[in-house]
Amino acid sequence: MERFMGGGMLPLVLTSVGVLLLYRILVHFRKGAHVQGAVVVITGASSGLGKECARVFHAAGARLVLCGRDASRLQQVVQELTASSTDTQQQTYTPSTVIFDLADADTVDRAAEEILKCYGQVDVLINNAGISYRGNILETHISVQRDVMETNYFGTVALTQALLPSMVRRRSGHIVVISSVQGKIAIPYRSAYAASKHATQAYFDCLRAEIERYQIPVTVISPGYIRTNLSVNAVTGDGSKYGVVDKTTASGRDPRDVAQLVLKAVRQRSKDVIVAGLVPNVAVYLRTLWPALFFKIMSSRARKEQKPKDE
Ligand SMILES: NC(=O)C1=CN([C@@H]2O[C@H](COP(=O)(O)OP(=O)(O)OC[C@H]3O[C@@H](n4cnc5c(N)ncnc54)[C@H](OP(=O)(O)O)[C@@H]3O)[C@@H](O)[C@H]2O)C=CC1
Ligand SMILES: CCCCCCCCCCCCCCCC(=O)OCC(=O)COP(=O)(O)O
Repeated sequence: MERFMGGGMLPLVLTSVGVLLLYRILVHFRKGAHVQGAVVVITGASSGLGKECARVFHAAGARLVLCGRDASRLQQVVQELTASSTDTQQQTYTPSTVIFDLADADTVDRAAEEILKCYGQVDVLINNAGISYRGNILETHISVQRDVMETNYFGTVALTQALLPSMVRRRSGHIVVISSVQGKIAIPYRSAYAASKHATQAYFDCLRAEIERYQIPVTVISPGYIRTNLSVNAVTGDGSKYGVVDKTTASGRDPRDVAQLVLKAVRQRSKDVIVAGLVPNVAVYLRTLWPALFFKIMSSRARKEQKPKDE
């Protein structure tokens, strides 16, 4: 045993650590994709993470197509970006905008055509737009479950599929989706949202495997809480707006930092990135490695969160 540990194991362990380190160094210095001049489409660019992605990609010299439902809010973002252009050395471009509702299936194909007309191609599609939900399944109307799915899942899938053929023809492009830690684990009172993000994760994992042969990478980014309007804009079980800034959201990450990580993931053509702290990361592993314990913790959370409403 001693001979085995001393003579055989140590060189093996050292070699493995060395290979791993070398791999990490190579990945770190791998030539990143160019963003300067690239046509980058961002959905949900009127606020929160989408708006910060717009800032970061604009400053990096991307030719942006910003999407959202509210023309005036998007125009405001365009104005802010153009005003900031003087601060940068990089050549920057005035962003274009395309207005459409992801939940309206009839308009998504038309929007994709409009997007393609802006520059004749799409180099990076960042599927960021999304809506969250707060509610108890027993009191949630089935139409709410469908509505959240329409925006977060079917809208995103429809836009991706409408833009994909032009990427495949060029054997070039990059598809990014902003999912959530809740695409990997499901927490109580988020059924519609977590289900839509799990579906998103599955769809884009399939897509990655299917389009790798066309040199089109797929990046799924799964953030933890970010300081945005997500909770304010969340929908409740009866379809009304939740309208509250949750503590978890208020103490979340700065969207500017998350946007920088999105840029890094695009440059490195990363496949799957979790942007969250230790606890959500451990929770993701626990769900796979020790599901019984994970389910116990979730049940206890559900009981605690429900208590004040029941009393
Ligand atoms: N904030 C967080 O804690 C986290 C957020 N995320 C994800 O990040 C993404 C961005 O959300 P965030 O910035 O936080 O939230 P915000 O509510 O600030 O932004 C959401 C964006 O999505 C757009 N949007 C919503 N519904 C639709 C629709 N039907 N059609 C078109 N656009 C729509 C909104 O545009 P408008 O209303 O102007 O049309 C808005 O620009 C989402 O996918 C979210 O799930 C992931 C993990 C954590
Ligand atoms: C170190 C010991 C760890 C033990 C792990 C126990 C499991 C603890 C559960 C942790 C749950 C984390 C949930 C994270 C949820 C999240 O970050 O969601 C991101 C969002 O999409 C936010 O959307 P929301 O609408 O819910 O605000």
